[in-house]
Amino acid sequence: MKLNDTTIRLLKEEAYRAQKRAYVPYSGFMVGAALLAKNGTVYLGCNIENASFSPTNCAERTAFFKAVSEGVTEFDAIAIVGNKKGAKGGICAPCGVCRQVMAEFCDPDEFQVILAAEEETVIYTLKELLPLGFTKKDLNSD
Ligand SMILES: O=c1ccn([C@H]2C[C@H](O)[C@@H](CO)O2)c(=O)[nH]1
Ligand SMILES: [Zn+2]
Repeated sequence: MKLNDTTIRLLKEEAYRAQKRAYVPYSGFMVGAALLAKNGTVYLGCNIENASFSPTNCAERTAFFKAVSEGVTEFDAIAIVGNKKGAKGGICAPCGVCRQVMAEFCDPDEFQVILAAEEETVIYTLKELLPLGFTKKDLNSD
């Protein structure tokens, strides 16, 4: 799915809005995500850290789990921004766990991952970020 410039700009702005809510007392690394569902709804996510570290949830998965828990499971794109508190920083690519969650719900050739920073925006398909992903198709093959 080819995104138009207005949609890309809107998703980037929404990701920055979500980033402000990041709960990051341990790393200080603030991530925001804006997930565009096929029905047009945008789900925001931020990273949420924990004193016990491992329960930490990334911004991308927060957005996905919000959507899925509301019954929405079809998506076109996600915009992601991330940087250390008060710093400028460059693009922030999703971690492996989040790529795997994307692969559960999104078409690898169609789903667009927008990596945005103040002075840079690059877009990848999910397949480019997770080639040869393991998905439900593998479980179903005989
Ligand atoms: O794509 C990413 C990469 C990292 N984080 C979070 C997890 C943790 O709170 C902090 C540092 O790893 O950034 C995300 O939310 N998304
Ligand atoms: Zn992640």
